[in-house]
Amino acid sequence: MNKGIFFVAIDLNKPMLEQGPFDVVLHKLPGKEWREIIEDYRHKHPEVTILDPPDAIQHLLNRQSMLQNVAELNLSDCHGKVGVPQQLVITKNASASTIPYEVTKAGMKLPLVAKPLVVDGSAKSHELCIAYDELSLLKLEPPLVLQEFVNHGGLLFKIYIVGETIKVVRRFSLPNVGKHELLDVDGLFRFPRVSCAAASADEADLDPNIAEHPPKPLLERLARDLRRRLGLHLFNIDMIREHGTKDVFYVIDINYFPGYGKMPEYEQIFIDFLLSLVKNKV
Ligand SMILES: Nc1ncnc2c1ncn2[C@@H]1O[C@H](COP(=O)(O)OP(=O)(O)OP(=O)(O)O)[C@@H](O)[C@H]1O
Ligand SMILES: O=P(O)(O)O[C@H]1[C@H](OP(=O)(O)O)[C@@H](OP(=O)(O)O)[C@@H](O)[C@@H](O)[C@@H]1OP(=O)(O)O
Ligand SMILES: [Mg+2]
Ligand SMILES: [Mg+2]
Repeated sequence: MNKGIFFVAIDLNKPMLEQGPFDVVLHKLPGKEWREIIEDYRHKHPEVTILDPPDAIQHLLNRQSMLQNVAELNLSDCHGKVGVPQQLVITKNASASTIPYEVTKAGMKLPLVAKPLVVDGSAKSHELCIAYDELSLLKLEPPLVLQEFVNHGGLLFKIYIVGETIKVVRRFSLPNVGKHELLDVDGLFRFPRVSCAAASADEADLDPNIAEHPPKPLLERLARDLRRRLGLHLFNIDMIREHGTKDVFYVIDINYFPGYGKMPEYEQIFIDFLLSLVKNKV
């Protein structure tokens, strides 16, 4: 059914101010130049809803700042606990030879997941690896975030947020690492981009202790608080349940404007969201 929404592609070869009029601007281009164009437009057209403000998006493009808000949340009395794995930032100018010392000093336990510090939309910023032993830490290339690996039974919850709507999907993830693997495996294990490689686990016959969805009230609070703190409407959260627990969760990644095509009912949800933005303005 025609809902009266027209999608118009912004022409990057023409000044933004000569285009439109728009009710809502959706965007996901990286880079300073685009940020300045959007900020300028926002300034001159305060009546237009910009999804989302560039400085708020910027917060998610660094793996250190992206999880800061989660670490500061207080979700007590909320049917569970949500935290962030212990993590350490290795800055650009640090030498890899100092990483084992830094890791020991921070009291972090192996294995560690090494993630490029900046997420800039490139394939490289999604090239992650697991370091099983101290020697392998010497092969890492800063700038990085090192995160403790949390066993989660090989299953991940992707929590899609579109305004006030929450949709959870399950994906296969990395298997648990036990004492045996730690003794037997050494070196660095580079793994492929999970969002492209991992199959949906929604239809699979899974152990309910692992696959049961996180409690709804917990997700609602988490989504609401993060939406407010981050100042964003469109993002998803990768959340895992600590293996062997019922209600201890960790947020390991937050992505701005992810591929919503993989979210069930995305068309209806997105249309309703866009209409609600315009309705709230009148
Ligand atoms: N701390 C952790 N403990 C256990 N597994 C982890 C941890 N961090 C990441 N993983 C695994 O690695 C995968 C990729 O990590 P992450 O989501 O941080 O990378 P990404 O490149 O930002 O992914 P996306 O494509 O979702 O943006 C996760 O989906 C999960 O399977
Ligand atoms: O296209 P996909 O469906 O894989 O979407 C992925 C999206 O890629 P895009 O570049 O195509 O938007 C990624 O963006 P960049 O970090 O690379 O900017 C990131 O947000 C992933 O988390 C998304 O995967 P999802 O979390 O939804 O599984
Ligand atoms: Mg992820
Ligand atoms: Mg990500």
